[in-house]
Amino acid sequence: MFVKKRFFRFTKGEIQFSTESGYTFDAIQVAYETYGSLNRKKDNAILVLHALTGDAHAAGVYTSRDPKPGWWDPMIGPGKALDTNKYFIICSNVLGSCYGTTGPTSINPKTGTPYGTDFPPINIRDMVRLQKILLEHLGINKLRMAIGGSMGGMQALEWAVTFPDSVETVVAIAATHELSPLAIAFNYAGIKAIENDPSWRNGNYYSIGQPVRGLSLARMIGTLTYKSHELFKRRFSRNMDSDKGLFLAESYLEHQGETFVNRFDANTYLCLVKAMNRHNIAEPYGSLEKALRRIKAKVFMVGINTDMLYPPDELRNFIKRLNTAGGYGEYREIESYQGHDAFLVDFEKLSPIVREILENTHPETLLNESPSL
Ligand SMILES: CC(=O)SCCNC(=O)CCNC(=O)[C@H](O)C(C)(C)COP(=O)(O)OP(=O)(O)OC[C@H]1O[C@@H](n2cnc3c(N)ncnc32)[C@H](O)[C@@H]1OP(=O)(O)O
Ligand SMILES: N[C@@H](CCO)C(=O)O
Repeated sequence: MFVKKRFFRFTKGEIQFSTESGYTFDAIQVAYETYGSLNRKKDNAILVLHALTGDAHAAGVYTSRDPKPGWWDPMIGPGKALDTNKYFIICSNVLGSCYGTTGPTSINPKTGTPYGTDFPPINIRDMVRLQKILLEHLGINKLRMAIGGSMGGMQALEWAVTFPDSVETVVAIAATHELSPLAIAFNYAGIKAIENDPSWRNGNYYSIGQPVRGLSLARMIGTLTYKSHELFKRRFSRNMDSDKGLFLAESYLEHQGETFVNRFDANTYLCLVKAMNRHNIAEPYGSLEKALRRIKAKVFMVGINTDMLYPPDELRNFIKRLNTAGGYGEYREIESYQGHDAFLVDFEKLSPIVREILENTHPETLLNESPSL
């Protein structure tokens, strides 16, 4: 499946977009991709939401010379769990990212230089409100489904609360409505790794190169939380990389750090992990119960038994509270030794769950509808 990178741009004069922290952007760009076709009623759209360091390239390949498939390619396409013969799938890069949507690496029209640490504090709701503007631009008023893992799952849940009339089904995988204290603490260790690197220079590093040691260490810390005890044991045992004089477990971490600094930006990392840390779906409503009572969508949470960032009990507990508040919640679980990242690798286990949820919530076939786009 060949796909195209797309951009939606608007200025303050056309659409005013302000963060909850009170910053109004002069101009915004959103990078996104779409797969499949929107039907005439414009009611077959599914929004796929990416995790912390993901991008809008969720499926397909750009060209035969650039054959890197999207990060959820095994999930999205003709006949796959998110079937592009039936559904119109949209994935947009989040606000604050460095993969095409306005973020700390973008040029601030006010200064002509990258926003850097002048980029305003954002939260998950800001990301979701920007996605809503994109969907309106595409002519979509209601989503069949919002689905994502980790930070993507947090966005999916936020869709149900912020725009209760605009989404029918929400699937949050390896995610909950707020980060646990331990996850906040892990993120904080990464934040400090970056901020304590002398090359960070309070975020003003764009002309001299980014704080690679700090960012690399932050990714190493993050990687430990995305994997599991069992995965490290199976993959590396206590074996050594004799050339490097390192345990395989150590050289793996080094590799994760090295490759990350070539594809990600330190201020962006800080912006996004802080957005995750401060996220709280209850905040605008005063209590979690009040937030839950807004939800009209059917909510499915998919836990991963080895996930140390979003332990299954937390997901089960959320579903219980949603049902007690009068909502519709169901819990599913994946057994995987992969840890939190299972939603990015264990497609054989995730696909049947997503298929089953779609078949049960939207049993009608859309195959006979002729697409309008
Ligand atoms: C623009 C983007 O790409 S972002 C969009 C997609 N990515 C995401 O959404 C998240 C970012 N990626 C990830 O988190 C992970 O790569 C995942 C979850 C997708 C895949 O996880 P896994 O299959 O477990 O692979 P993981 O990345 O952990 O490890 C494999 C890498 O480690 C390397 N490696 C494995 N063992 C060792 C070792 N002992 N020493 C050194 N390197 C090692 C492999 O060679 C491989 O390298 P490569 O990625 O450069 O090819
Ligand atoms: N490993 C994924 C998931 C983090 O939650 C990422 O880097 O985005």
